[in-house]
Amino acid sequence: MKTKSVGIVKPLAVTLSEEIQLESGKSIDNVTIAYETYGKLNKEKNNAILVCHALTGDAHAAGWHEGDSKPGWWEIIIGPGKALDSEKYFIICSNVLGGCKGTTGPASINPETGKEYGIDFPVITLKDIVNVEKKLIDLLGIEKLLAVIGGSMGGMQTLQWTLSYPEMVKKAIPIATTARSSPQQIAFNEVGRQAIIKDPFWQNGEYYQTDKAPEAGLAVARMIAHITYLSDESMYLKFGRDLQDKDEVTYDFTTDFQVESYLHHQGKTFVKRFDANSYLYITKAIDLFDLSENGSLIDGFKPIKSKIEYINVDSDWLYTNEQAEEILRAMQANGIEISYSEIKSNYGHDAFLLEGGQLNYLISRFLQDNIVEDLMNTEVMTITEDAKIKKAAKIMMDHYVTHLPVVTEDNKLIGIITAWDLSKAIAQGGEELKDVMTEDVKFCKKDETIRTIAGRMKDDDISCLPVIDDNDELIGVITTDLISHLFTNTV
Ligand SMILES: CC(=O)SCCNC(=O)CCNC(=O)[C@H](O)C(C)(C)COP(=O)(O)OP(=O)(O)OC[C@H]1O[C@@H](n2cnc3c(N)ncnc32)[C@H](O)[C@@H]1OP(=O)(O)O
Ligand SMILES: N[C@@H](CCO)C(=O)O
Repeated sequence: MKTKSVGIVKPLAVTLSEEIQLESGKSIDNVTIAYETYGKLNKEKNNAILVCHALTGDAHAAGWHEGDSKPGWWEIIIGPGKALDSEKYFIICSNVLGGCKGTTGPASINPETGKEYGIDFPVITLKDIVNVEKKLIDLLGIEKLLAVIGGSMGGMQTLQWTLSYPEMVKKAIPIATTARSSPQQIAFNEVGRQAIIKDPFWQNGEYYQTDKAPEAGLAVARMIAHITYLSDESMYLKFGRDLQDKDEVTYDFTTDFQVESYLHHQGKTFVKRFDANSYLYITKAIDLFDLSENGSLIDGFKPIKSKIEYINVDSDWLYTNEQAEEILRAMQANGIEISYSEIKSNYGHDAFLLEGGQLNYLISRFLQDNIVEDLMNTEVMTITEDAKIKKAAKIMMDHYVTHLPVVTEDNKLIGIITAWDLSKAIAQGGEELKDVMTEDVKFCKKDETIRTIAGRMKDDDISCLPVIDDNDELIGVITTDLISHLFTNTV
């Protein structure tokens, strides 16, 4: 299928009528949320996907604003025919609390003073950011999100969603992220903050009414951060040790190397689009991010109910493979259904903004991954263990089934009988069902993915799995026939 863009999109905004209570104990009133949506919310309201942006992103994730020269920041995966297919899903992206792209932040007017908040803006956390996003989702009339997805700080919000609102998130896709900021990550952010704070134009955050802003400090903050978003290899490939606009070094402090010029460019363009105070607040929120419970991620992850596709980038040295593995282990220890994929890229951390092919493949595979409940047959013929083999054979013939789950009077699964068991029994002259039924019956749960159970069925060489609920009661069956229909219908 040819992929397209969502086209021209309109920025939207809503102002909350209620005060937001923050993790710090403070509160904030009159919060405006800037957001965009792509696609349509369906009648059942079960196709909504929330996209969470990274540190310096915004609500404009896809499509074009009138007069734009560049599309939204995740155009590579959002749009008709892409992983976040706007013809199937209703996609929402909002600017974070504390941001500077339409949602209330330090540059907004403090209703109490009539002046910009500056550093009177309260310190916020990722939990606060997610609570504000939840208000938007409520206002849109959505009770359950099909998925939450995001890279970097967007991945932190994604993980926070699965903990703050476990019942509301069916699937979660955290990418190139962490469950708690490491000392090294905090250290890089602190260098950036100090560059801003030490800029004489910062003036304790009160620069909005002056004609100067701490641009030099913010540019240095971006330069140091940007280094962490790339890999050493990508820097070699982009610049090597090539000189910028000169044939030989000049033994002074003008720009010698291309990489220096590139970083200056990144710093210079960044200050045109970002507010220094927002940078302080959002990096602080990232530093405070820690989903562990008394240091244990296993304890911290206990409330999670979502299915997770965790995507890591092999060359990301900011959010490392070790952190990803720690998350994976802690989720597995909690029995959370998690699949783990690694993007192969030399881009480094920012690969989550660039590797369209791999992202589209991994995300669409996960979103389309049906669960047993989507496919199982709930009108199941069953038999009790005191029945005779003849009765089982008659049920199988009349209803064209080859497997009969054996249940107790109160519908608890205790075995299974197959057409093969019956032929054996008849050949051996047996009459009692309990003599031939399989008691060590394999089963599955309704929220397991088809991918997982198909693997188990192949390994165990079985073609029918009874589906049971948490009380061991039979609620359906899933068969290889039903699964193969899935593939013939989607190809
Ligand atoms: C996540 C979100 O939510 S949105 C926020 C994400 N967006 C950003 O972070 C924007 C800034 N970041 C970037 O540009 C990131 O590197 C990416 C990942 C988005 C883009 O990566 P790439 O496509 O590989 O671009 P690259 O890093 O090579 O930068 C290209 C820019 O550097 C400039 N450049 C390249 N070499 C040099 C040089 N020697 N001297 C000066 N400038 C240079 C290019 O002219 C280009 O400028 P432009 O962006 O103003 O057009
Ligand atoms: N380059 C992205 C990723 C940061 O993690 C940004 O600036 O938001």
